[in-house]
Amino acid sequence: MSEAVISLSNAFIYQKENLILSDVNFSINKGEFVYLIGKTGSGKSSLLKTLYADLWLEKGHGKVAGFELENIKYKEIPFLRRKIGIIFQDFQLLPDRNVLQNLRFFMEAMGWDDKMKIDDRIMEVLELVGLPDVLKKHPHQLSGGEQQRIAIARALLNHPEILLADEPTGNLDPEKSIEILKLFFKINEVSDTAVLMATHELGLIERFPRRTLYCDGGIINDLTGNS
Ligand SMILES: Nc1ncnc2c1ncn2[C@@H]1O[C@H](COP(=O)(O)OP(=O)(O)OP(=O)(O)O)[C@@H](O)[C@H]1O
Repeated sequence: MSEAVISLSNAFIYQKENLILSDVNFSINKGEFVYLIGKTGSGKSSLLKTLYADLWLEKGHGKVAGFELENIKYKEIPFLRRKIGIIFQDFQLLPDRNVLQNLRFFMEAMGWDDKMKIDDRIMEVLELVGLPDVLKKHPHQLSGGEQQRIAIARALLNHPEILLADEPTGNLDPEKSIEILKLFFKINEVSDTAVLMATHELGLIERFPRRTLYCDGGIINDLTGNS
């Protein structure tokens, strides 16, 4: 039986008092890959923020990695985030630390305290993203595509059930965008991590079709008909 790692039912998503998305209903199963598309300002980021509890779910029901969004307590939010890897357009690496320090810092913040396990896991994720040799480099010494691979490696450190990616290829040229998308497909396959990826790049979706959610006019439609 398929197991939902994200489900929203009758959910209403607000930015302050402004209603952004109405009556949202969909679920995403363990190991699924799903695109989230829609014009600028249509609510893609607001939806993702709701899923990682950066926006409060004001109305309706939501469940992510076992946490009920409408009932989540403030002190539980870090535990929800440990089950989700979040990736942004602008990488968000710490500029004054090298790759190893960036990844160690993140793991320590997540509560890992065994130095050997930390470094073993760092090497595993760097292998997975194809960059095992950049430990000593600072972000500014890496290309945009490489920085995004490090950000993806960071998102994977804690063995997340779900990756949420908000325009992860938005700062990359078309060739690098395809490489990053293929990396998401690989992660999705090898680790059975569900991926929800917001993107503007319809060309990518045409070339690599997958289930697609479409934000438009304040609602979300599942273009593939699964919900
Ligand atoms: N912090 C905020 N406070 C108030 N309104 C906001 C805030 N962030 C976004 N909005 C509004 O919410 C709506 C949806 O924005 P959102 O960023 O979710 O769209 P998006 O589809 O992700 O857009 P883009 O593709 O440009 O990132 C927009 O009208 C935006 O102006």
